[in-house]
Amino acid sequence: MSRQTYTIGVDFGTESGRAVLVDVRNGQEIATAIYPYANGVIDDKLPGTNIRLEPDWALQDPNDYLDVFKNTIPTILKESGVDPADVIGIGVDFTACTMLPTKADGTPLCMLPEWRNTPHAWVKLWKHHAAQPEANQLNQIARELGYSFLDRYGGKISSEWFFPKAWQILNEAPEVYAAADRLIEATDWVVWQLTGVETRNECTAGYKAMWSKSEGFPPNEFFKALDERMELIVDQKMSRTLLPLGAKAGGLSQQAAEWTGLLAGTAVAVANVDAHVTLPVTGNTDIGTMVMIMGTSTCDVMNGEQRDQLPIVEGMCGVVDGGIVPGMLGYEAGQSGVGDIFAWFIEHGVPGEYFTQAEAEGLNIHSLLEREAAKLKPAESGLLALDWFNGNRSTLVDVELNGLVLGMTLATTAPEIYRALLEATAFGKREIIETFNQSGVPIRKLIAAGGLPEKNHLLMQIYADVTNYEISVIASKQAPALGAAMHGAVAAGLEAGGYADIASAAKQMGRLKAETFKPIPANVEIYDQLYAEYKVLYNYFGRGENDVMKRLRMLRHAALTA
Ligand SMILES: Nc1ncnc2c1ncn2[C@@H]1O[C@H](COP(=O)(O)OP(=O)(O)O)[C@@H](O)[C@H]1O
Ligand SMILES: O=C(CO)[C@H](O)[C@H](O)COP(=O)(O)O
Repeated sequence: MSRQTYTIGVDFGTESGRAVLVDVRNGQEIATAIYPYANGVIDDKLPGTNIRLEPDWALQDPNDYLDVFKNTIPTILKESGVDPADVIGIGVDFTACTMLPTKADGTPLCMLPEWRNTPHAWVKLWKHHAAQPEANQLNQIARELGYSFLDRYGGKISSEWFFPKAWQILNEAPEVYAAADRLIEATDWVVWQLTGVETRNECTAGYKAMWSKSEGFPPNEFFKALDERMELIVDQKMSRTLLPLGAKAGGLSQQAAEWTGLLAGTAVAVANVDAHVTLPVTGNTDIGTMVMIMGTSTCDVMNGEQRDQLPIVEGMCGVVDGGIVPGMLGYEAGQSGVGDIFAWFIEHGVPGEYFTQAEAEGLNIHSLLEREAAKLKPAESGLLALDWFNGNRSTLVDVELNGLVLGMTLATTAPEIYRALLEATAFGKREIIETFNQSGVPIRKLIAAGGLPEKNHLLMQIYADVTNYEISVIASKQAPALGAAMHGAVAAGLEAGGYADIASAAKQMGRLKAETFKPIPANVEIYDQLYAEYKVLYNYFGRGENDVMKRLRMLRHAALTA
């Protein structure tokens, strides 16, 4: 009888890291541990100082990532009683683009005393939105010089991606840029910490750093056109050697073995991204299935067939050959704010009486608002909202757009606004789906994953009604971590008891829940009308007809910096 083997996945989210230990045969999750980052999202002051960050900044502390390994992996090994010798592989996934400057040996600049008080020396989290001027300039120069790579990103590079962030470091802290021997995605950095060897993955290079399998990075002349000092950024601070997803990055180093309790030499998979790693957890890697990873934000990922001419989908985050599964075209789109919008409303917009009621009933505040909002019919509140509280990623690629709630009266209630916000994110999703469908990349199936489908069934029903798709849900509560674990089993390979490729791992280890959310025809009809109104607002405020949101931002910035 063959040996029973296990694999570990570690998912680095926005607020915490989660590790899961999984049975390689069937994907059963044996043990899970969560470690909230001590310094969380740093958007106010640098830790332990009075150094204030400017608006739109979002940093993290790389030491928190190491603490995730040191705390979660020993916990899941202990809880499960699994022999570390039976753990054949480990994979990680991360938010992206989350990037940092390091020395040549991988030491993050912010860990060195001389750089500790310099904001640009820290990790820039995916939702660091302060590099918009650099993104605007990059897009303009690329367009003027006729670079076609913009097409692979739906026409625009977002300020959330790698080069605008790197350029912001150079512009505002040239001394940090000069001291950085390496600029690297955090997902590659944590794999480096596990193996002791720097490797880089094709997924983040493709979606976040303008790389493609056929063309590589844009040429050095392009970077020179942005800023002479950036001409050699790829050769000097990055790497042109990129590894495909599922490949082995290396074996676990002695030091990482000591941190985790695993055996030195355990296979470590090439780094991956939280959204992309989740697709195989659906149980297959079929073309045309869009997987929505719904949490703080939502990422949408989908495999498509190979084509001679890459399709252009407005505002997609990218199309990358092998970006999700080797051999297929991988598409990514997304919404920068989803769960975060509901959290903001609860924190800043819900009267105390609802909290008192929730406490009296032993409910969490979301569940109380969900229950009350579910009593309303579509359109009954008279409200319509724009879901741009954290900017718009797809399809407008503009972090300078803001949220809006229209139609409020003196009779408007908190559950009504809560429902309007849930609906707004569903309309944003429909906009993405329609854009793909109209661009010759049809979406045949919708599957949801992440924290939200578990937490809020009203939200999922609204998504089904607004999009008119039946929505299935991934069975795992820790889908990205399970996806990372699957990649760990592929990195270990067949001979070690793992899998030859991610498609075979998906078949054995991934699955969906039996329950689905089916569109309710009467609701679909009303939401069609509301969506038509949403589109009016979308185009009016989002496509330059009325730039009031941008003018307000400029006035705010001036007021804050006066
Ligand atoms: N019942 C709920 N309904 C809607 N949103 C919720 C609910 N509970 C938590 N949230 C939101 O879900 C988000 C967290 O999602 P989750 O998938 O757990 O984390 P992450 O995105 O960091 O991986 C938070 O923004 C939170 O406000
Ligand atoms: O853009 C991403 C992936 O491509 C980010 O990782 C994502 O938006 C952040 O994820 P989460 O909402 O789960 O924290």
